[in-house]
Amino acid sequence: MTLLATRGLAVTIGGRGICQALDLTVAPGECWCVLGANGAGKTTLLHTLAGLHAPAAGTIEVAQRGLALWPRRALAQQVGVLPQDSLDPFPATVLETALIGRHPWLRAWQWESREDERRARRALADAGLTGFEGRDVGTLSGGERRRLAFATLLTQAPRLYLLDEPSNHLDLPHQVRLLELLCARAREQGGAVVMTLHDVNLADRFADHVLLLHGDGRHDLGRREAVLDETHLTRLYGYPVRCLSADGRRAFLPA
Ligand SMILES: Nc1ncnc2c1ncn2[C@@H]1O[C@H](COP(=O)(O)OP(=O)(O)OP(=O)(O)O)[C@@H](O)[C@H]1O
Repeated sequence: MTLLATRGLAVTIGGRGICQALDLTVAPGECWCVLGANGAGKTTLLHTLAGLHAPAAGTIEVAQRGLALWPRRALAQQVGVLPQDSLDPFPATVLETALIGRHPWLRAWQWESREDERRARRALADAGLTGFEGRDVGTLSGGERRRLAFATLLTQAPRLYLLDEPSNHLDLPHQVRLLELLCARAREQGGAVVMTLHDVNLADRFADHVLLLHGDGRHDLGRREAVLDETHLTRLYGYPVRCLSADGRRAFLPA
């Protein structure tokens, strides 16, 4: 069983190829990190996997069914996206915003149930937002808004989590806690995570598989131990990267 599979995937944007012949297979329980320099195409690829950007060639399957064949509501039960930034065009409370995560699970015109509200309140608590339920989203700090986006995704409870720069706006403890929570939740539910990251050390901590996008259509992918090293990272960023070890852990630093 695979949650996500691409075959011969090619992605272009603005006439530029950012990925070619990508064969990606994401199985339940896996956590994939996508790394690359600014503009390499990480967000564009994530949007393509979510069905928000059309591929130039190749196929994408979610749970062994062609992406385009999924009805939108059913697809939103399978796939949840944490965008790089959240827009709040309308006034809403924190609880109302978290409850948006239940929409894929409701029928047309159906109101959220007590169970839906319980799920949303629990997700808010998991994101450290207990006590914020009645606040207008427009009054939240950048990090609080990011935690609310995590809570909305946890309320949605999809099988495949596609996260674009999830550590944006978060302080160090919240980066670790929220990614631990989300990866654990995905694993418990037979799900998987694919996330773009700039922080190589977060990738080293959470990923079991890594996809490196070189920005010119080339890529490397594989298990973390095989792909996340000084040689690959120096080539990826065009800048020397060194690996230091201490207390049985390693850290990647720019030289
Ligand atoms: N609508 C568009 N038209 C033309 N080019 C675009 C468009 N959207 C994005 N691009 C370009 O496509 C490239 C890939 O953008 P993308 O946002 O996917 O990169 P990224 O790897 O996520 O970058 P970053 O690390 O800076 O967030 C960039 O060079 C960007 O300028």
